[in-house]
Amino acid sequence: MLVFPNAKLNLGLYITGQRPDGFRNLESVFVPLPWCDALEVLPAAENQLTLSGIPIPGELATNLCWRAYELLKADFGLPPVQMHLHKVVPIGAGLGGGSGDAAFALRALSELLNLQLNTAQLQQYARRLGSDCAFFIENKPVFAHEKGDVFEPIALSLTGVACKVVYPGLHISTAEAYARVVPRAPRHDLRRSLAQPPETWRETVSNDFEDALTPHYPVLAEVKEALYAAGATYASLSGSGSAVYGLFPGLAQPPHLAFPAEYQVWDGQL
Ligand SMILES: C[C@](O)(CO)[C@H](O)COP(=O)(O)OP(=O)(O)OC[C@H]1O[C@@H](n2ccc(N)nc2=O)[C@H](O)[C@@H]1O
Ligand SMILES: Nc1ncnc2c1ncn2[C@@H]1O[C@H](COP(=O)(O)OP(=O)(O)OP(=O)(O)O)[C@@H](O)[C@H]1O
Repeated sequence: MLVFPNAKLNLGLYITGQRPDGFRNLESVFVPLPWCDALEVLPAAENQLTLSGIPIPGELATNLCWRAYELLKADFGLPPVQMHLHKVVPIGAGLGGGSGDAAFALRALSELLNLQLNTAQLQQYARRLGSDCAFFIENKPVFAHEKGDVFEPIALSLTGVACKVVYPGLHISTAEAYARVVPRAPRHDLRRSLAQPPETWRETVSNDFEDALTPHYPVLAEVKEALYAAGATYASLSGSGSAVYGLFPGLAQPPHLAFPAEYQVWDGQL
């Protein structure tokens, strides 16, 4: 079975409080971003995970695809599988690339091995692999709260909106990014703000990681300014960065922008 785990963007992100479990509560709107890895899962005589594309730090056994397999194996005694992951989505980018791989691996294993897991069960397994993972089970726009893994539906369609995502070659660890933010009350209700025209979002939709990270990584502000200068209606850091995106509603494709060769840029429609 061949699947294409996509990334996500955060439209607004407020870090609202410290939790007793050491994590933070947050409020954010997640939308799928069709920048994809490729993951193949096949029945096999022996377990095997192979990788290609962007190198992934860490041992194979810590790869989120493999951890997804081990999680299900503990409950269902799975037969051996062979997995191949071709990594395309930048890592440490705030795009949830690893989380998407984990969720798509859970879904693919459930289907391939006929585990008959429903959405709620798959989300429960996904939560155990990371805060962002559960979003990718349904993979549709949601208002997320608590650890970012409890969802409310949101009537927001950005389908067809032109988008540019710029990864300035900077791996920002999620834990490091959270450690730099002091939680505070949300400035706006994102559900209301995002119901207004995108032209208003610049004033009302913000990401708390930006204020905390920009003094340490000025390139984040430079990329955002370049996107606004090129006509973006809205631009922001995604998640804990370092990817910055711009939305260009009304255009078929975002305008061309010249960035240094080490940056990775995705142009397309949401
Ligand atoms: C920044 C976001 O991408 C926004 O969507 C996510 O909150 C990050 O989710 P993630 O990468 O799946 O993160 P996890 O693997 O669950 O956690 C990594 C680290 O981030 C911090 N963390 C994460 C989520 C959260 N709600 N509070 C936290 O404090 C913790 O230090 C944790 O050890
Ligand atoms: N399939 C995978 N893809 C990417 N990273 C993985 C994967 N499996 C395990 N990891 C580990 O997760 C770390 C990346 O996590 P990190 O949270 O920083 O970034 P991310 O998954 O790209 O997205 P986000 O920043 O949005 O959470 C990597 O350094 C790597 O050790």
